[in-house]
Amino acid sequence: TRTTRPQRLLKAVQDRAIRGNPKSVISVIDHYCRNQEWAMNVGDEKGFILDSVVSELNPQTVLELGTYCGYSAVRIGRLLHSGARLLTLEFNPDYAAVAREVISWAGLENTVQLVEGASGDWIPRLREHFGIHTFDFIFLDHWKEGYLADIKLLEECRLLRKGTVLLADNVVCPGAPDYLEYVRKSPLYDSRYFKSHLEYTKAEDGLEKSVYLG
Ligand SMILES: Cc1ccc(Cc2cc(O)c(O)c(C(=O)NC/C=C/[C@H]3O[C@@H](n4cnc5c(N)ncnc54)[C@H](O)[C@@H]3O)c2)cc1
Ligand SMILES: [Mg+2]
Repeated sequence: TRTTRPQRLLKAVQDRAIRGNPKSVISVIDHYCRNQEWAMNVGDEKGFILDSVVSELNPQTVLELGTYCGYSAVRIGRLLHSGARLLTLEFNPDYAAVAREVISWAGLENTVQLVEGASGDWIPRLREHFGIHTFDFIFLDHWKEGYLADIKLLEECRLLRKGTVLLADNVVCPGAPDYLEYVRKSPLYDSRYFKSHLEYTKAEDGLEKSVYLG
């Protein structure tokens, strides 16, 4: 049977990237998706904005919603200092299997932990299961209609603290209008839009950075 898009992306990583070198895993995926087969990774242009937010914050505890092939988990994980941890949630077992391989090929298996399952099921259990108190940084890149429910769930579960930064991909394309309205109107957040482009294309897209004021 035919391979899947994520499996073909993984093969490109295994064939072309240097093992243990996150930078080469990232550049191989970007080159492959730009020149051979598009995939919904945050990509190099929005990835540069993601890098600057993470580097400035230097977070110890990070949550990612929607691992897909692990591109942004590698992008974030490579910037974390020793002792810092990224938990990434992915409910599609096929994508999770590919992402584990990509994360391992980048040599980040001790920094990035992939948890298989739905954000709605796992968010209420992160404290008791992983001993997480609050998150410093959260990257939202899963189904866009799930962004709003999950930020509210994170509030309810008290997993945000004064200064927690949430960064949401695709707030223009495909778009997350209800999420945008919420973070921009709520007095709980200081929100700002970073204009960019949909990965590997000329279409407009952007990231919304929201700081929880607690
Ligand atoms: C019309 C149109 C189509 C596509 C695009 C292009 C485009 C560009 C982009 O950067 C995009 O991020 C997307 C996009 O749709 N992303 C959805 C990404 C989901 C991943 O997350 C997983 N997941 C989804 N819900 C959950 C959940 N609750 N708990 C755990 N994992 C979840 C899935 O299993 C996938 O691994 C699309 C632009 C416009
Ligand atoms: Mg995205």
